[in-house]
Amino acid sequence: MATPGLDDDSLQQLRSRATQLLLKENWTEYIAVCSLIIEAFDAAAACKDRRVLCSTLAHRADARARLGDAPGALADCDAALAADPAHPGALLSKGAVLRGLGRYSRAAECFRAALAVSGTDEVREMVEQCKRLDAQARSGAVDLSEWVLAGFSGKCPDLAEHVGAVEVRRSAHGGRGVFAVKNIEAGANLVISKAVAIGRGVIPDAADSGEKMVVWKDLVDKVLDAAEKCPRTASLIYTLSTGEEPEDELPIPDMAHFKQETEELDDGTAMAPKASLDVDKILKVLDVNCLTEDAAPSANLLGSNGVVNCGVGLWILPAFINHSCHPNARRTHVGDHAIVHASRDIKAGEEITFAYFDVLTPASKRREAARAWGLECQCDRCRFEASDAIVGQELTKLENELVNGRGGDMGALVVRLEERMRKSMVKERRKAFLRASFWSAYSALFDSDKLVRKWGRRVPGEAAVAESVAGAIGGNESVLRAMLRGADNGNGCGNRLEVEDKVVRIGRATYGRVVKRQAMRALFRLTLDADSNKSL
Ligand SMILES: C[S@@+](CC[C@H](N)C(=O)[O-])C[C@H]1O[C@@H](n2cnc3c(N)ncnc32)[C@H](O)[C@@H]1O
Repeated sequence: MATPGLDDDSLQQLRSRATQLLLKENWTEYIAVCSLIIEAFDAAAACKDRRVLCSTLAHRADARARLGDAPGALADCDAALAADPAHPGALLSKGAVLRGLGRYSRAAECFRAALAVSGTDEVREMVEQCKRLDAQARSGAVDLSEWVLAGFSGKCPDLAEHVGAVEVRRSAHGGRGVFAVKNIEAGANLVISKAVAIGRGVIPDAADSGEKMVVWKDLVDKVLDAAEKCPRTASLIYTLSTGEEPEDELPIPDMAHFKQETEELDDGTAMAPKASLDVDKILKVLDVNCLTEDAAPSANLLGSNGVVNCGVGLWILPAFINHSCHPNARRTHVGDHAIVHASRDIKAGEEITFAYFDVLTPASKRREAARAWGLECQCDRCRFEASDAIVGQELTKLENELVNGRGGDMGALVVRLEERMRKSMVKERRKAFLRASFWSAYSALFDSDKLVRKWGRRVPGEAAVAESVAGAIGGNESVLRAMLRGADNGNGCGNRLEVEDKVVRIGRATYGRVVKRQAMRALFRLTLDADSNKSL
């Protein structure tokens, strides 16, 4: 049938052209050609056969979604569904866009409606996948066991974003921070966040700053592109600090903005006319808020796609988490998602903190690292180490020996520290802080059979030291490795079952509750195999 406003031949030509562009994955031109077809249909308002119009709208929606234009894609799907509420292509496209936006229950509704029209196993699986992701988004429970046991091969497991029992409040650390709103056990997931964008590359160890700039530029381009296409993304980026605002004036964002399912789709943000971007502000936000994947156990580094060794990205809610040298949270990177978990038990009302840099180092080294981040850490541990009158002087001497006395007998140093702490009746919690600060000396002692034979009886066992340090800085690969080695040497702290239980608890505190016990053993093997000086 001839389409008013466009004769059959012209329509056929446009459709052939569209198919060619589709095969070439030239989405921008494909969208332009689809738009010509749609305009022609719009001009022919009386046309009864709307199938071509609906399919073209659904195809343009897919192309827009591929280019990251979710609002445009949804508008196309809605236009197609207004003309034919049971159009399978439009239902599938809308489901896919909603799934990409993390609106799993609404995506499942679309897939279910599509299944009713043309039921295939593939669509049934889409419904099931959305149900799984919806449950995961609500509970935060993730199971990566199969993937870990398969040696991280194949596609990363699907993950949904999740906001656990946390909220953004004003922080004593500076500006805003993220706080627990109920008691949380070590290992529990707090936040699962998909990156706005990640810049990745292969950077040789001795890379010059030019190579790093390429990765940075890649990230900047991707973030600007994402913000340009999605007003919601832009407005989330603008909630982050540029580092220039007075800290007490930084607004506290409404948590609903971070929760995909609770945020209204038609709140005006999605369809708002695109305001021009404040590029300067976004660049400053990136400077203050980016996280690197290699600062945490990362699927890339754990072996899944080992070609990439440098990833820097922007994850919105994790960017509100402040630093502490006595941190209670860590993150793991799986694909584009950052999973933030409790690395110690956390009490309701406590601030959630990460270590921005290695905190298994003495106070002076941490001060230097903090300065490089433009902050002065005032956490319990730093305040104790800066002020303690009893251990103070001796501590400075020991610290100088540790930092400057390369090659000295680290066993003797550990013995002096332990004896000093015993004489000064330093409480367990503070002993743990100091052991964390002198971790390299403890590691050197336990790494050497000779030093263990010489000093072993005058210091606590390796597993006991590891357990104590995990209490101060939470789970950590290096600490877990010491716990595993200590437990293996019978150098543990308790009977066999107690030690096993402690090992699993530190394992969960290190990697999060993302695997079952059997898969945890695979992570233990990786931890033990890893070079002791290198994070996983
Ligand atoms: C990624 S942001 C963290 C969120 C930030 N506090 C906010 O309100 O948006 C990093 C910035 O937070 C501040 N910050 C983080 N940890 C801190 C700490 N322990 N002490 C002082 N300032 C800290 C510093 O200004 C740092 O540049």
